[in-house]
Amino acid sequence: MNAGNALLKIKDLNVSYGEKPVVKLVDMEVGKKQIAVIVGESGSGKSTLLRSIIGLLGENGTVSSGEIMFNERDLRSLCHEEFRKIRGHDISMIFQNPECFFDPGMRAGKQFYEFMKMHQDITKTEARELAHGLLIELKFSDPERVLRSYPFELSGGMCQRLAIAFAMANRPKLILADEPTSSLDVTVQAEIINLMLQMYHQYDTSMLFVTHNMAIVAKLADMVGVMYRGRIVEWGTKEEVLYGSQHPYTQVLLKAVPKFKKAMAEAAIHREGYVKTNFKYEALPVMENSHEKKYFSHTHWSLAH
Ligand SMILES: Nc1ncnc2c1ncn2[C@@H]1O[C@H](COP(=O)(O)OP(=O)(O)OP(=O)(O)O)[C@@H](O)[C@H]1O
Repeated sequence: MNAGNALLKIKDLNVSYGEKPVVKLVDMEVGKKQIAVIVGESGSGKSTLLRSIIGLLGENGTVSSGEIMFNERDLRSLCHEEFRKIRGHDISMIFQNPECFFDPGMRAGKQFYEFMKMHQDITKTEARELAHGLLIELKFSDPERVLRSYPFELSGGMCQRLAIAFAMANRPKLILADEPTSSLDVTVQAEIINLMLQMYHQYDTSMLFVTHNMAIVAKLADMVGVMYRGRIVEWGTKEEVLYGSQHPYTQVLLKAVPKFKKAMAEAAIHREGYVKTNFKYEALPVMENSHEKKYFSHTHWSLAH
């Protein structure tokens, strides 16, 4: 990849919790208008890598060394206030459990207004109109009812769609998504992925996804990183990593995917087809096998058979 085209460029990144190193010497890039997907076993440091980018490591987490360059700015050099301005504006994050993102005691519409106020001078009416438009784009049939609701009155899938609306509201340059579908019912997962892909096409937002779901890799990824014990052991285009993998862990990973080539071919058609024909990715059957369970604690498969 042309270095000049990198939106996010991470170099020699080391992250620890207390004394325990969790992310080790990670190098990676996400280009402009690119979707990068990171896969890897549970506990390999994927979420920690995402959280270190957006400065949400928690009290005992520290970036001990390395560079995190975003739009040619070193995120490590930002003070708390500068980071607050970037978070939710230039970089948004979508979490595994959307419920955690929201204040349970505040209606969705008010939360949206409070969120927008952190980043721009906006009236309640303007925020309401913006939220309404986004919820229509995100296929809510009754946006006003959603905006009047408390988060607990919405289903998991609705909460995640609402979280996507918040994430997209400021037209961020980069979305970080930490297993955004794994807590959702399998019938809703495909819908969420489709909506994220729609947002990507509509707003040219780069995305960095963490997932256990290889169907998501097949469908979304331009670039794939395989993480193993804190290190990115393989990094390249989807085709390079999936068809020309070098690292034994990646090969084990792919052996657990007997129908991967078919899924890849279909996903390519789906991704292209989305733009041309507004193709809808159907809810697909879940396949789980013993290999997969061995290497991933909570893997879901939703491949076309
Ligand atoms: N706040 C924390 N304090 C201490 N250790 C932590 C903390 N968060 C995560 N860890 C540990 O860091 C390691 C990496 O965790 P992380 O959540 O980044 O992995 P992951 O690859 O995202 O896993 P999963 O796929 O299960 O979500 C694990 O050993 C985990 O127990």
